[in-house]
Amino acid sequence: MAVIRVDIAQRPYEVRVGQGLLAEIGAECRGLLRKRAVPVITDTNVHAAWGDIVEASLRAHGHEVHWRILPAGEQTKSWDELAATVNWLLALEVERGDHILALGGGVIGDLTGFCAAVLKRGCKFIQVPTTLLAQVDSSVGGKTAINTPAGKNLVGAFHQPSLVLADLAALDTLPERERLAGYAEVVKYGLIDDADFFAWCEANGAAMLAGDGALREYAVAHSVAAKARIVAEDEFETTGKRALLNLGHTFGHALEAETGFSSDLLHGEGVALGMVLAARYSARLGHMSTASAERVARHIAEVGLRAEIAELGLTCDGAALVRHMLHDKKMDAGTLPFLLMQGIGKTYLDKQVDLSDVAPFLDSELARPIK
Ligand SMILES: NC(=O)c1ccc[n+]([C@@H]2O[C@H](COP(=O)([O-])OP(=O)(O)OC[C@H]3O[C@@H](n4cnc5c(N)ncnc54)[C@H](O)[C@@H]3O)[C@@H](O)[C@H]2O)c1
Ligand SMILES: O=C(O)C(=O)C[C@@H](O)[C@H](O)[C@H](O)COP(=O)(O)O
Ligand SMILES: [Zn+2]
Repeated sequence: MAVIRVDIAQRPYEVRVGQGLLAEIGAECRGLLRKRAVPVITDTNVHAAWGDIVEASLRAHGHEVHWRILPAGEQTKSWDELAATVNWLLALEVERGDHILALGGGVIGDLTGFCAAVLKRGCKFIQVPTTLLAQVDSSVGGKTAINTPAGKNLVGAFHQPSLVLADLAALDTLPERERLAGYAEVVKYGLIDDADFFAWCEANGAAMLAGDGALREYAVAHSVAAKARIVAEDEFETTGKRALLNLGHTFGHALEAETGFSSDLLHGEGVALGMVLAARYSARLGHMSTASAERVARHIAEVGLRAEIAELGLTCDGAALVRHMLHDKKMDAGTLPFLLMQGIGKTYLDKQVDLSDVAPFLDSELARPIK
């Protein structure tokens, strides 16, 4: 098992990455669960695949489980589910010192974390991520949120978990499309500041996705360590350091909004496309070579992710995508700082981007022939 510490000032915590943690969840949570009854929030798919195993382990350690099983999918990160889930937790008389378990992907983690942040002005929670995306990214760092009709993650809070338990065995039941979507956030760490890791992804990404256990553990632990380092430096995204984790997200969130947060485009798929766009836009501005930008696109495509926005079949133009971007949380006094690249592993926050130049760039990408 790999153990990575997230060294934030107030309350450092561990991310444990290993095989079989779900079957041992009762033991892994020892000392944190104060009451016999434990609220576990999950979704229908995760409950079907892992509910019995989790419940058996918690029971073996003297706990009964109160399940809240939500619909699977992005639509669950909503005001309605937030309100209903908070009311459910209140009815269970959850106290500030109690832990809620978030068993699932980023949707369950983001929603549960936000419930924990607002319940009685903050109670505790444990992230038990079951998707690749949640293991390498969303379960770590304390960003919690719901979506609103105006856009992605627009209502939320920074609220750190007490513990993260990432069971690599959970990835065995994850559909291939979801594994691929999560892989986009793995590649992101290479592109941000670790060219060697990007090269590792090129060499090993396909085998890791196909199920090689040692490669999986390396990819997850390396990604978590990268995220933990950045979060420890800039927990609340105030210095610009944490914003690096948003590489590909300004484009990606706009594409998610344009596709109605539907299953037509998963978050990770949007990030993959967004990183290709960020690379190509960096090349267009002359900050990065076209060869390097196309190296990014090639790797995204060769693992099986879409690398061309033309593949989405959108009917909108670039200006419509830019309008979504105006809701980006990085907006500052009317300007939108952009994550751009000076090369692979050299991402930086550019405050000089002229949004009126982004729309025609996107128009040309929307019209780019699909190979
Ligand atoms: N808080 C953060 O820092 C952060 C970071 C990245 C992404 N996110 C958010 O995370 C969300 C995406 O998360 P996601 O990709 O995990 O999606 P998700 O939570 O929707 O899970 C993907 C799908 O896989 C199913 N599933 C999950 N685990 C499974 C398993 N082990 N076996 C079988 N099926 C399983 C789910 O039911 C769902 O259908 C987005 O809302 C995104 O905004 C947040
Ligand atoms: O942890 C972060 O910081 C991230 O930006 C990670 C992203 O992968 C994640 O999708 C995050 O939720 C996006 O943040 P947002 O602030 O743009 O909503
Ligand atoms: Zn993301």
